[in-house]
Amino acid sequence: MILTASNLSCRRGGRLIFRDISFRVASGSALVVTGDNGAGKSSLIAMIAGLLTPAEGEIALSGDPEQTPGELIGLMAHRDGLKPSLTVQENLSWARNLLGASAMDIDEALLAVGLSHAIAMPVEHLSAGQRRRVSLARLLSCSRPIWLMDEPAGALDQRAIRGLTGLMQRHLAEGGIIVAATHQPLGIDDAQTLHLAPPPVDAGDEEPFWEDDDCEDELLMGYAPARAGQ
Ligand SMILES: Nc1ncnc2c1ncn2[C@@H]1O[C@H](COP(=O)(O)OP(=O)(O)OP(=O)(O)O)[C@@H](O)[C@H]1O
Repeated sequence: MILTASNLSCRRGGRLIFRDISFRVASGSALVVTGDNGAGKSSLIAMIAGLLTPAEGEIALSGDPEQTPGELIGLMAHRDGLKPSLTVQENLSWARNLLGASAMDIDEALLAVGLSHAIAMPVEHLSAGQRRRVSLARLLSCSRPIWLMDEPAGALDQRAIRGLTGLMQRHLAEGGIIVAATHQPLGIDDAQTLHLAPPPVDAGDEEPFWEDDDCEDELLMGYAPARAGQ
């Protein structure tokens, strides 16, 4: 299976976010997407998932013509889509029924993400990092060869990030494809990288405050503790 993007451009709210992006990711390999806030990483993930239409260019998936992209893609998005009032097990069972079950069952997936103890807890009682782990367990326990991951390490502690890396490597070793948008290194061996350049500044836009040379002084002045006698 090969995921190919050719000359993609993205427009949102009438603004050009990125343009002329091309890549090719084959089974067993990963693409790591980086870039500043607002560079378009989540937008690119949404485009590959079929949730956003490119302004220009196209995305193609070669492989089994019997399977649609919707049947092949597993999405770990910013919004996790977990049902807060359902337990971890109920959320994962629901996803497996909807998306198809992988060879890894729910117990194994929760063990892999270090969350076995939380299987019967409602998701609304979990911490942000624990919810992230449930999202990862959902990818593991559903049968989706293409993982699209938006900030997969967000809210995870260092040990959990190492675990995440191991699970991503295993998915690649089993012939999966991964596209991951991230602000922090994921440690994936031999991953291609794609850095999205900052969006062009439209005429009339103000420069970001941190590019103003006087800004540091102003911040220091604003936050410096008042001294006695001043
Ligand atoms: N629904 C929308 N309507 C208009 N503009 C949008 C919409 N969604 C996102 N944008 C804009 O598109 C740009 C890219 O957003 P996106 O979330 O893809 O960036 P990102 O690289 O993932 O950022 P971050 O690192 O902060 O997560 C931003 O300027 C954002 O304001």
